[in-house]
Formats: sequence, structure tokens, C-alpha cells
Amino acid sequence: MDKIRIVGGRPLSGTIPISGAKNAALPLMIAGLLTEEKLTLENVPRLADVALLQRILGNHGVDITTAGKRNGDDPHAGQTLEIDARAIVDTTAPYDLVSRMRASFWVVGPLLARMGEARVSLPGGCAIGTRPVDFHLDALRALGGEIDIDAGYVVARAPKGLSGARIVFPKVSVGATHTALMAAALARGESVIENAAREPEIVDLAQCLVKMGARISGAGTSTIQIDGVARLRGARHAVLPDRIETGTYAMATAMVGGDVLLAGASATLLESALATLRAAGAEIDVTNEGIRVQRNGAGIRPVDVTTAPFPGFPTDLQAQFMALMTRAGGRSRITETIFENRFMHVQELARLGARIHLDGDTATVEGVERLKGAPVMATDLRASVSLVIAGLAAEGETMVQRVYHLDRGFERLEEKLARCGAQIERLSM
Ligand SMILES: CC(=O)N[C@H]1[C@@H](OP(=O)(O)OP(=O)(O)OC[C@H]2O[C@@H](n3ccc(=O)[nH]c3=O)[C@H](O)[C@@H]2O)O[C@H](CO)[C@@H](O)[C@@H]1O
Ligand SMILES: C=C(OP(=O)(O)O)C(=O)O
Repeated sequence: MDKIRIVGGRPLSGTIPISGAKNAALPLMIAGLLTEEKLTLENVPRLADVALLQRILGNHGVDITTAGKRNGDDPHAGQTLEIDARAIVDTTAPYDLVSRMRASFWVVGPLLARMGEARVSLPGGCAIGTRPVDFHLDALRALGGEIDIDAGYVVARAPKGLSGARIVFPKVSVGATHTALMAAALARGESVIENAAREPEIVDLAQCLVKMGARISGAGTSTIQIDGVARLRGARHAVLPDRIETGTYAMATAMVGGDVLLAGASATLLESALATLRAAGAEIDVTNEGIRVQRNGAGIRPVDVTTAPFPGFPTDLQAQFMALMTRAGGRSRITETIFENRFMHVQELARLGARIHLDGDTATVEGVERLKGAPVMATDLRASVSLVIAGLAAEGETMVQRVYHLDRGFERLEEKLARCGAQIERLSM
């Protein structure tokens, strides 16, 4: 298993290209199941989760080819995937694949809507809470799907197709909104999704579906209207920039100081995180090329943060922000409201000398003067990158183990940081 070795203490300076968003690329790839024609996706990041989803879709009979960007082309440009779901040969998504990644469960909506049946294993994903799928299933039931659970599988049937419905989510769910949106796009008649997630990745999916011929309005607000169509066509769509990757490198720069341009990043995708970083002492400038982050001389100020659905502070940046706060000049409180068990980084950050007290959904962080390198264990995707951020600031060597978590969601992480002056390398074991 690979490890990442960091020797901390160097500021970051230079340019970091921001990749396409993992959490948009995955539902967009799944949307390819909705049409017999070719869906071409540009700016798809090269990530383990994307490769795993290629395998899962391949298992259904979907043909995926990678086009363009070869020798001599810009190695930093995302890949272009051509997704051809003309022939769906199998509507089962097996446990050994789905258990590894949460988003793979989302094939259930498109398969049911287009094929009238789906048998999909209950999902896995980051171990950050219980993460049930009841909202997904309730939405599919509202659209007329018959749903059973059998031996760890969701068995969904709609022999006569789905019908439009009013879907009211009891709580904001990104994944369940994706499921409802994709299923309702091919349902007969009108649907309304209330208390829909407003995340930019929902808007990206809706925009792609509209290019495919879907009739959708209101994506990006809490109420989405869908007028179902009998079939969707092929389209070409570029994945939006990754706001979580953007926020992560912004926090890394705020942590160690320096001057970094996050090229291709879009500030409108993470206003709340940028405002928080400014409050913490980072200088943030939005330019034509992206977002420039600087911290020169000034210390890190403590800031309290509570995670919330978009446009609030994202839970996927909570661990990274906590890493930053470990070196703030005072006490900060970080409250996690989305997932009940998303504090696994706390004990690992403590191994580097952080002082964090956990009480229910709130972590109180007492900033310390210095962190000291140590071996640490990645536990989930964002938790592991928080250890990288802390390691960049820690004195001496930090060795991050279980790097496969990082590879799920950060493209060429060590290369991007090393180019900006960080002493970081991957040790292949
Ligand atoms: C691949 C992807 O895009 N993953 C993101 C997605 O995950 P994901 O879509 O799984 O997260 P949700 O928005 O669905 O989860 C929000 C909350 O709703 C609960 N819930 C959800 C569905 C359900 O059927 N029942 C239920 O109770 C969850 O346990 C959680 O407490 O949104 C999360 C919240 O922004 C992010 O942290 C993840 O990075
Ligand atoms: C939690 C995440 O991913 P997943 O939903 O796939 O577990 C994430 O991207 O931070």
C-alpha cells in the first residue's frame, strides 16, 4: 500500500490546476444510463472513484471510451469520456462493487426509469455515518416504483414505467435529489421535488440532462420541476470545477502561508468557505484565471464554523478547516450537522500535537504554536487530506498511510503540492 511522506514547514507558491469535480462527474456518468445515444463528458478527473464507476457501468453493458488528451497534449487537462449505454445487458449492480463507493448506488434511478427494473446492492462509501438510502427509495416509490429489499439488495420494479409525482424530502440530500431528478426525467408527466439539494453538482447534472432533452426548471433552488419525456438523447457536457479540491488547496495555503493561484477554480461555488478563510486571515482574490490565495506574515485567526447544505459551509471541507484551526491563535468551535460520525481525523490530528476536544457534534480546537510530524492513518477521503494539510505545517516528517482514500478524490495531489514547493512524495510499497 502506498504512503505519502511529507516534510513540513515550507510555504506554498505557484499555480495549482483545479480538476473537474468528482461529485459532479459521478452522477453525470450515471446519467449516461438514461439514453441509448452517446453522452460525452469533458473535464472528468482521473480518480479511483471514476475508474470504479467505469467498471460498475461496464458491468451493466455500458461501453466507455476515453478520448483525446494523449501524448504531447496538456497532461493536466481532464479526460473526455464517451459513454455509450445503447445496450444495457444487466440491471444488477453487485455488492462487491457498490459496497466500495456510495455514489454507485445512484444507478438505481436511471436503471428503473429506463429499463423498468434494477437490482442494486445497498451502498458503502466513506465511513462517516450510517448513511441510509430511505429518501432515495421513498422518491422512487412516489414515482410508482415497487421497492423490496432482498439479501442486501434493493430490488426495484416499474413494469409500466414511472409516473410524475410530488416528492418532498424530509431533509436535504444530495444523492436522493440526484436519484429523483434522473428518475423523474424519464417518468410520465410532471414531478416536483421539494426541499431539493441546491449543491452546484445538482445544477451541473440538471444542465446536462437539459442538453439531453430533459425538461427541468428550478435546479439550484429548493424546488425543482420536471416535465418527464419519453426518451433522452446524447449530449456533450464539461464537468464543473471541484469546489472541494479548491477549498482544500486554499486551506493548505492558508495553513503554511505563501501565494497560490487555484487555476480554473470558480469562487461562486464556495462563497461560504472563502468568507470563512478570509475571516481566518487568508487574502483571497478572484481573478479571470481562478482564485488567488495568499497569507503572508499574518497569523491564523480562530473562526467558528457549522457545516450546512449548500450554500452553507460544506461538510466535505470540515476536516481540512479543522486542520487549519489547529494552528490558529486561539480557540475555535467546529460543528458538524450533516453526518453523525465525521470526526475520525480528530485523533489523528492529535498525533501531530493538535489540541481538540470532542463533545457530540462539536469539536473545540485550541490552536497550538507548532505541530510535530508523526505517522498517521487516513480514515476517509476528506479526513486524509486534512492530515496532509497538517503535515505540511508540522515540523519534521509525517507519513500518511492508507493513501487509497486520497486517491478516491484528489487527482495527482502530491504532484500539485510539490510543484508549489511542498516537500511531499508518494512511496510505493
Ligand atoms: C458522491 C457525493 O456526491 N457525495 C456527497 C454527497 O453524499 P450523499 O449524497 O450520500 O449525502 P446526502 O446529502 O444524501 O446526506 C445528507 C444527510 O442525509 C442523510 N440521508 C441521506 C439519504 C437518505 O436516503 N437518508 C438519509 O437519512 C445522510 O445520512 C446525511 O445525514 O453529499 C454529501 C453532503 O454534502 C457530501 O458529504 C458527499 O461528499
Ligand atoms: C463523502 C464523500 O464521498 P462519498 O459520498 O462517495 O462517500 C466525499 O466526497 O467527501
